[in-house]
Amino acid sequence: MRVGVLGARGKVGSEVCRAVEGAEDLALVAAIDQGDPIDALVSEGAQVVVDFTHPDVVMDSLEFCIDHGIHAVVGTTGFDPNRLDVLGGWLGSSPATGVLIAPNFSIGAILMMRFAAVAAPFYESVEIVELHHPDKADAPSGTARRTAELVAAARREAGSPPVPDATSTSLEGARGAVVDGIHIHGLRIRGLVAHQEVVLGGAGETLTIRHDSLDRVSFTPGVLTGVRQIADHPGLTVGLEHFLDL
Ligand SMILES: NC(=O)C1=CN([C@@H]2O[C@H](COP(=O)(O)OP(=O)(O)OC[C@H]3O[C@@H](n4cnc5c(N)ncnc54)[C@H](OP(=O)(O)O)[C@@H]3O)[C@@H](O)[C@H]2O)C=CC1
Ligand SMILES: O=C(O)C1=N[C@H](C(=O)O)C[C@H](O)C1
Repeated sequence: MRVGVLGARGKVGSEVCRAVEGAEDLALVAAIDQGDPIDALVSEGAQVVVDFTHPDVVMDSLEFCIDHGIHAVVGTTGFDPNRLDVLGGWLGSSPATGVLIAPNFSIGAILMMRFAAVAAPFYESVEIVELHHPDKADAPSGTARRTAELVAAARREAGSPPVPDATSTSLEGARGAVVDGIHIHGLRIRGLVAHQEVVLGGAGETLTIRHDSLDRVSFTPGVLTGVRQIADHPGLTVGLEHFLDL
């Protein structure tokens, strides 16, 4: 499989390049970063592209890849329902092409999201705290947004009432951002990589589900799983869990 990487000199992209180069069944044919021509993906015959760039540029890159029938495995964040709709439209004109949008590629984070969704209907309260390095562009994190969506969906399905909150006066931001009725709080701390807690509470007890990515190598096995499977999953997939036996 011939692989191109966008964001190849970035914190995660550089780890992905190392992982692709270390895999016997994969060849790194284009390592592209800011200022490099994206056409190299075509001239070097990339079959799959991995994107770890920036929310501001990822849509243009994906339009190029889909137009050229190159499958994409995307870690870059910033995907709201509107962007996913646009991608779905582009993929409609290139039905054999696959795009995987994965808010988090680490297996621990995927399990954390699943565990949170399982637990959420059993508790009155649930809130999310995401903690990241201060160079991160987006808040809340893509993982936190996705966790909130999954938790909210699980509660809706179970007929759970809205989470309780008597706050009637507050400074703006004091209760965090709200996604699908779930509060998300973001910390940006030098020294951290990527961390999240889902805090649930009911009568006389709390449950905290925490995941820590201590090193960006935590993302690369999931990225390689995506690269190896994306050609068999045409269309749009959101979440690596759909490629795992979960
Ligand atoms: N899904 C997941 O599991 C994970 C997702 N992420 C997400 O991935 C993204 C990147 O994170 P991270 O590696 O920490 O960020 P970095 O800033 O370290 O890396 C991004 C790289 O992309 C480059 N870049 C910017 N624009 C382009 C472009 N048009 N074409 C090619 N390269 C470009 C940047 O160059 P320059 O610095 O010069 O702008 C930089 O080298 C973020 O959205 C982050 O949230 C991160 C970790 C895990
Ligand atoms: O920017 C990061 O670092 C990360 N971004 C992703 C996110 O926004 O969820 C994944 C992980 O949290 C690291």
